[in-house]
Amino acid sequence: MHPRWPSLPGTLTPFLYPSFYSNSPYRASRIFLDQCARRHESTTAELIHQTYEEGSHLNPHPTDYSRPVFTDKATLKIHSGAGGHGCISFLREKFIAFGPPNGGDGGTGGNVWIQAVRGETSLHKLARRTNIAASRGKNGMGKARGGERGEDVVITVPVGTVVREIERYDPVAIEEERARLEAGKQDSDDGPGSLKWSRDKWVLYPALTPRDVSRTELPRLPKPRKSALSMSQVKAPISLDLSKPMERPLLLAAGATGGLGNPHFVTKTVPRPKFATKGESGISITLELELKLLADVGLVGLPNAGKSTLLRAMSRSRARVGNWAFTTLQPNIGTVVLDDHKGRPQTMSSYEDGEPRTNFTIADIPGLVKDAHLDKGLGISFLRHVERAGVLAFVIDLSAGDATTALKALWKEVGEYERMKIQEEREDAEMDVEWSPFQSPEDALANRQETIVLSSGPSFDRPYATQIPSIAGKPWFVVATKADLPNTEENFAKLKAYLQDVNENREAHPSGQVKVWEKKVEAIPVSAINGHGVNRIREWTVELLDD
Ligand SMILES: Nc1nc2c(ncn2[C@@H]2O[C@H](COP(=O)(O)OP(=O)(O)OP(=O)(O)O)[C@@H](O)[C@H]2O)c(=O)[nH]1
Ligand SMILES: [Mg+2]
Repeated sequence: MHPRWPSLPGTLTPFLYPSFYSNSPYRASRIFLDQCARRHESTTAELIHQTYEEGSHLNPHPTDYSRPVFTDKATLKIHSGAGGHGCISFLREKFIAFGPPNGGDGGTGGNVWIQAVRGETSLHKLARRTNIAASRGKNGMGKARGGERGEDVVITVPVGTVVREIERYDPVAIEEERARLEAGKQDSDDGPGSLKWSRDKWVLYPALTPRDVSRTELPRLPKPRKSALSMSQVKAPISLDLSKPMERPLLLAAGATGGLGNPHFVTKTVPRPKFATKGESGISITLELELKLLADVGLVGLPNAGKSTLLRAMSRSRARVGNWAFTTLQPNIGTVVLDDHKGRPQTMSSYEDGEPRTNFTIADIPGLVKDAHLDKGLGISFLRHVERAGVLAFVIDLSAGDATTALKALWKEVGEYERMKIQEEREDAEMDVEWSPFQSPEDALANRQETIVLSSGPSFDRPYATQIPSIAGKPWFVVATKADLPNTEENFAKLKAYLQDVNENREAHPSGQVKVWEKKVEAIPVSAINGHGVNRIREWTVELLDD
């Protein structure tokens, strides 16, 4: 196996263009790497133009890759468990030949829950399953023993999954609706007992003869019941945006209640009822899951810029690398491990909730082409992934023309996409409209605009509603790759100068937007194919993620 960071001497050093190297603007979080870097500094100058090994982990043959298992969409049908049937049974003891009824109630069916967890990175496991069903409650038994509850199912999804409901079949809700309508028609021919003949809802005593069956007077069917848990079910239609890891799962479909045992139907005239009710049927919901947040870092770049090679250099990924555009057609996710695989951290880092970060993920996505926001190339499907990555790394090939122009072109596509997306979401989402009319005639005369504030997104009622993301507000930096190639230094110098201007507000932000991330933007020169400079990306990313 190839080492994660190839052990060429000097690989841990900032060496490519040492004069451009600047120190971190934030706190210094590196411990171990810096020391190594210093140790190797003296040997670096000669190693700048290291030739790379053919067929190595970083310069593989195009046929040497693993097929990505990543899936970002899945359609699922979930079924909550049906209730168990009620039991028909009678007490029988010595000297009590015809005892009172003692059939137990049926058990409640299993529930279906959903939980977003850290550690999952793809929906591929769910995409293989079309149906997910919780188990049925057990039937009630004699001696007044209730049936056992059905087993629950928890669907675990990666953080960043969006869940939408497509279709729902809820028999109890349909039954309730029907009962409500029938109650309206008071003078109907059937009278109040109309429901009593729905024989399929009853369990009859097995020893009854067909004659007995036809003679049995069934009482009015009890009202359909919902399990107590159904109160905490997510409101229909389901629309969730699970953008944070959840401590507890969320209830999607509560199990149906069990049937009633025969003691429930004892009356003066029928002291020994030979019938019980069946359990309710469970709910079936068809859901569409879509994973938007792929990774902590999204690699944004033109085709053939060297994104997949960079991913290979930073993780153990085996993404396909080839010297042509659109080598990558599906996203690849790589995990960058931040400890030495023995639990000892190499870089101190933690999530917002204080939990130590042991790794972060990078998404290598297909190359971006002009007019991608109009769905050209792999267009929208690509941009959807950019939308939610925590940090954006713009990968720019220093050997392919002016780096500043390439950076601006990338930002333009991303910015256009965002504008389009916000427009669409505005139209779709349920809006809260806040309108403040003119306060005084002077206001009206001065023709000051009346303010209308539109907001969608999470509210108290819908805490998991979709949020409108802002791409320009994300932390970003530039990875200037292929720095090992000759005559790239000048290109890098120009890029660096441009970013300096952006940092000092002499140039507009390349996205063309106003509300942008305002911290210092760094350009990091790397030679991914040699593994040079990639540690710097790692440190920089961790700082941005922690910030
Ligand atoms: N000299 C040099 N070549 C590189 C470097 N990084 C990548 N390459 C080469 O550039 C070519 C494209 O690399 P990929 O990693 O496949 O590029 P990509 O951005 O993933 O391309 P698409 O998936 O097609 O968008 C390959 O032939 C790599 O060997 C580098 O740092 N230096
Ligand atoms: Mg690629």
